[in-house]
Amino acid sequence: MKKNTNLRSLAAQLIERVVDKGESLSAILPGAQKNLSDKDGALLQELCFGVMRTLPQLEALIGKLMERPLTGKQRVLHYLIMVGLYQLLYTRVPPHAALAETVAGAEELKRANLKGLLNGVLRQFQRQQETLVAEVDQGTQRYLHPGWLLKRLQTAWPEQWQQIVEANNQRPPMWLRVNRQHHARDAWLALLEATEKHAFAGDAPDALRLEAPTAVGQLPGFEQGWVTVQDLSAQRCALLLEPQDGESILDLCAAPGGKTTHILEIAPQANVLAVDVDEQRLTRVRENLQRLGMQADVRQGDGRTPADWCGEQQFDRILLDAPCSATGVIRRHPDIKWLRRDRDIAELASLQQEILNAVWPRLKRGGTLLYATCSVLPEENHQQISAFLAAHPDAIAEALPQGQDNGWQVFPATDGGDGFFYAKLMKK
Ligand SMILES: C[S@@+](CC[C@H](N)C(=O)[O-])C[C@H]1O[C@@H](n2cnc3c(N)ncnc32)[C@H](O)[C@@H]1O
Repeated sequence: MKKNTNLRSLAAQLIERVVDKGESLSAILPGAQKNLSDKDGALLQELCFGVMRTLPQLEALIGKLMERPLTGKQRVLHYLIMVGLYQLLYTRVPPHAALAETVAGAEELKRANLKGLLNGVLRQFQRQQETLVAEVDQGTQRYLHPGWLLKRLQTAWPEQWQQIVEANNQRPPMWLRVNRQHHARDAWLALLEATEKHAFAGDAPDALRLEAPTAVGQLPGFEQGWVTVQDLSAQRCALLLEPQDGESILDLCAAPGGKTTHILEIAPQANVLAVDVDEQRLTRVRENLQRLGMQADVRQGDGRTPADWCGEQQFDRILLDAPCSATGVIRRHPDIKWLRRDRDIAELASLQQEILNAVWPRLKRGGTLLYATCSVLPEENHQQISAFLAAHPDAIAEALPQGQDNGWQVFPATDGGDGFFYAKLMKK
């Protein structure tokens, strides 16, 4: 590890890249963690994720503490102040250490001249913390969501939006999927409990929620493919698809392959074609298949042009895990709130529609297409499927356990799964 790495300045730089340059935190964080110890890597993650989660509150606090925000080349210091405030408000880092490390971050960022300013702002916050927090928590920033998204949630879900927002602001639970080809869920749970870790069975046959998030290396048999990290709601996709041995199955938009491997755990003799537009992400599909000792045909391709990657082939079942706004997984990727824009929703809905229309002819008669998104917005879900059914008289939506009309909308829940939508379409 590089000596004297200042984690606060590192966090501020990453946050600036997300908020001002539109880069994804999940894409840039691993590179920054590479040269850090596990402990420092975890703290860096906590600081970045924490600031992403609470950004509007921190922004409003800075607005009260400073006359003018730092801009231009000094902008990174604005994010360093956020990192300082976040530690004081939400972490167990002792305040004197939080302050000293944050102020030292200014030096690391070659802005030693601003150390006094940083120190002053953070100390003023300490003195007035209670009053300032009470003041900023009066406004809509207390929901910690961008205005456009809050409005969409309130309009779409007048009864449930608060519950959705609250779940989005939590730290996500870690869900596992036990590989039924190796162990029954209870048998693997016994192996886990022998290591003094605990987990709870979820509302899907192979699902376990860990009491506390754990490094995968500490999970019994992870390297041998006995268990996979996958959210409860994501696990329902392959279950609802009901793949059977011997069938030809298209897993479209497959990367990184969480559902490809689940399909093969349920139906090891199925012939699976996994397709994704992103070649780099397909590497992850191949790695996952290898870890689990499974075979699938993995191809790069655009869902809108199936002839390019499967000729005239038709399938018994298709899983379309469509690209979406990811508004159901905000607790796992809080940067989504600052990366997405209102106008993206219509663009995503039209991409989903194009893929659905293009791939439907590739489903055999009597076949099943499971459409899924990790979105909570009706434009990508119920409305998308209603329009599809209206335009395709040969499609019928099967009733799902807790679904209404044409699909099943799940909201993120604190100890439950992520926000997801499923529609199960049969071809007459
Ligand atoms: C929700 S993620 C898929 C997650 C995956 N099914 C899993 O369970 O691990 C959506 C995927 O859609 C892919 N994608 C986006 N546009 C696409 C397109 N036009 N054709 C095919 N794949 C696309 C993205 O690269 C991304 O990997």
